Amino acid sequence: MNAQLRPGPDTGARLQAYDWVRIGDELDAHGCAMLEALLSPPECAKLASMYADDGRFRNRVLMARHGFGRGEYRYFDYPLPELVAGLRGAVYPRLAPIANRWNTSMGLAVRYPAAHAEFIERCHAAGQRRPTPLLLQYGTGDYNCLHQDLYGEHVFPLQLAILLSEPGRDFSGGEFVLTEQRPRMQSRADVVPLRQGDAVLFAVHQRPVQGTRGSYRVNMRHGVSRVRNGHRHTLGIIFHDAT
Ligand SMILES: O=C(O)CCC(=O)C(=O)O
Ligand SMILES: [Fe+2]
Repeated sequence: MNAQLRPGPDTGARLQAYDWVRIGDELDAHGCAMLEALLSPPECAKLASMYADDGRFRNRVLMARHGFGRGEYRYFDYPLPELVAGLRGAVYPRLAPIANRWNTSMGLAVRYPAAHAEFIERCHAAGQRRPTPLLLQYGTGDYNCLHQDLYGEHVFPLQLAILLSEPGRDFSGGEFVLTEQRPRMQSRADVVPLRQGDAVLFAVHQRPVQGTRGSYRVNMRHGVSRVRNGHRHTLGIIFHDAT
């Protein structure tokens, strides 16, 4: 396996502690599922402190310049930090069967291989070679507009975000928001009550919903409400690479 993608020592074991049947059911029902306490407070602090380490990133995006909101983020460069690479490689195989099931329901022909390294080879062969795991940093007044993290033809339909700061202590406001747009219906919002170290798995773009006459596709977006006070950091793990 590519050294950049090798799972870290304990990421696989850590994921075993979660009930993946429940997670699959929640993803099917709501398009999102929480993994509480995926990272410890020291791991969160260490990841958040990496934000200032220029050598680890391939770029820096000031969200206001692009109309994405207010705040900033940086995409990691390869090789990813061990914990980030470990999570990306270990979470993916849990999600690939769900992604395949979703595509079957939505009538989409794409199927995802069992191992992340194989999916990344597909991305790289199509010119999507730039890593997409990112750190986001928000201060007072910052927010992240509703969006979808699509970076090319190849899209893995689920992604992971981990809150690295503690609400109530480090910041207030700044809720993780998901919206769902069903055909011919008004949009619905969901707020995920993350604490420091909690992760949320969610649909990147579309997900199937079972209706009375078969399943239909709904369009999902995610974002962050305005940070009322303080500082908030997030780690985002997207499974496809970017052009
Ligand atoms: O800061 C957040 O919670 C949202 C992060 C995000 O947009 C992402 O991980 O793709
Ligand atoms: Fe995002």
